[in-house]
Amino acid sequence: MATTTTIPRTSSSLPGPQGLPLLGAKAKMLQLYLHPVAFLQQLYQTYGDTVVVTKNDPMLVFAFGPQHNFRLLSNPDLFHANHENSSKRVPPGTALTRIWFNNLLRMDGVQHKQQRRLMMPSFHKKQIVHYHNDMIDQTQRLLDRWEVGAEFNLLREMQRLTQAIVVKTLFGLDDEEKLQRLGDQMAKLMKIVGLGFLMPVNFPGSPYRQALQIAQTLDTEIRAMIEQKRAQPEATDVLAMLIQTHDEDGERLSDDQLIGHCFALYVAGHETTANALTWTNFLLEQHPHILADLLDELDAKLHGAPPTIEQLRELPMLEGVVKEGLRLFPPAMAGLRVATEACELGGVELAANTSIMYSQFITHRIPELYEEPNRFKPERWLTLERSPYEYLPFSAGHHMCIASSFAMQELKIVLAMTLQRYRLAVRPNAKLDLDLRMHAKPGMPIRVFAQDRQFKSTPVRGTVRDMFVKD
Ligand code: HEM
Repeated sequence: MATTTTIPRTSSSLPGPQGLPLLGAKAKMLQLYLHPVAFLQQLYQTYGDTVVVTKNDPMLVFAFGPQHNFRLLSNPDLFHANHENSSKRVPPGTALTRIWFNNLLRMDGVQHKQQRRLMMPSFHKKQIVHYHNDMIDQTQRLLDRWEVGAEFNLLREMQRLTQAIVVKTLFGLDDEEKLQRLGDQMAKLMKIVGLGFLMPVNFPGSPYRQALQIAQTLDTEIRAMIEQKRAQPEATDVLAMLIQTHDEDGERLSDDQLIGHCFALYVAGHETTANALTWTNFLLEQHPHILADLLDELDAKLHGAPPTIEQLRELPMLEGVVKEGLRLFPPAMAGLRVATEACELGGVELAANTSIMYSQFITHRIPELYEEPNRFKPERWLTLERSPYEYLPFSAGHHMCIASSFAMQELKIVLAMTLQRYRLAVRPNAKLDLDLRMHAKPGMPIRVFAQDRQFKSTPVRGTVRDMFVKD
């Protein structure tokens, strides 16, 4: 691992691709967008653990490795998760603003702390037991739809499933049609909102107008559900829990806050999980002996049935497979923090408002932390222990994923049920790349077989080949 010096460095000796013409920095950011893995690796290998990508207004720095992760993620007053003016471009008072900015990911400081404390009970280990049956039911529905011999994009199927799970556990809806409609509306809003914020012009057909309309519909629907749930004290879904929760002073979440949090849970909760399921299934397909061992464990314990809550704790191989999948293909490959005042990091002087990127992907492949870092070795987790700053698929510190236990439960249930019933084979010679959001590009083409244990790994092409070493 690269080392840091304790003498603050001035701009003439900054470690990074400085000295390029102005466009050079922008070109670098484009590279991050187009070839995220190669770009992060090249920065780390060339410049070490502190890399200055742009040095002027605003400064952008990449900070790699557990020491930097610790400093960035355990000092929430010095390093915020958001730029102060990130919501200023959007006109206030619309349903879109209420839905988009009322959530933990957009908050810092006292407000974040207070809201997070109110949300924590809904994701406590004791509470997520209530979501277990929903996860099983939705998975069963999906697996019943699959036909042996069919070919499809596994990423798309996993997105459908995780969307259904998150909407069902959030709102507890029995009306399947409404569940699907709500999920689709949220997905559509996600798709166009970026363009809408880029050009907030309200004319017929513009992305901004569409985003306003969808946000208004969602606002109305969720507000109506909040009213209904207030009359159902026995409900155990996430929204019902969030409505009931209050702190020691009797402070509760307002309706606007409830709506914002629901939408953020949807956004944060399904793409990440879908990517993790897609890549873990892929890694298992590429490592037949590991898949065989995992199936032995599942068969011995579950005999073809979905896992109970107790059984989920007694499947060490499944736990190792999930953790190792999240290590090699972390659904959030990098995260951002912003310095609230001038400070020093890794020997570099940072100006106030500097953006700093840390990376789960790079940390998870440091050889001093992980022997043979590019190998898929689930068994390492039988004995290996790592600190929250050395293994951080869910990030660490104040903004750490509030639903990490929920996600782990979901990943294990879906994998256990899928693998016992089906064998998934990747299309031979498929070209697989991945983007900054860790999506399999252009998708994960697979063929479904009944689980016949005829495991063999399929040759694939694309940049994914550089992501791991096969035996
Ligand atoms: C494999 C699945 C998941 C991964 C890898 C993941 C990863 C993360 C990461 C890295 C963060 C921190 C972001 C930051 O520091 O800026 C985060 C935050 C968050 N995640 Fe997850 N997540 C997953 C699943 C979920 C699910 C299923 C939900 C909800 C049902 C969820 C809800 C949230 C929320 C609300 C936050 C914001 C926490 C805060 O800012 O205090 N996540 N997640």
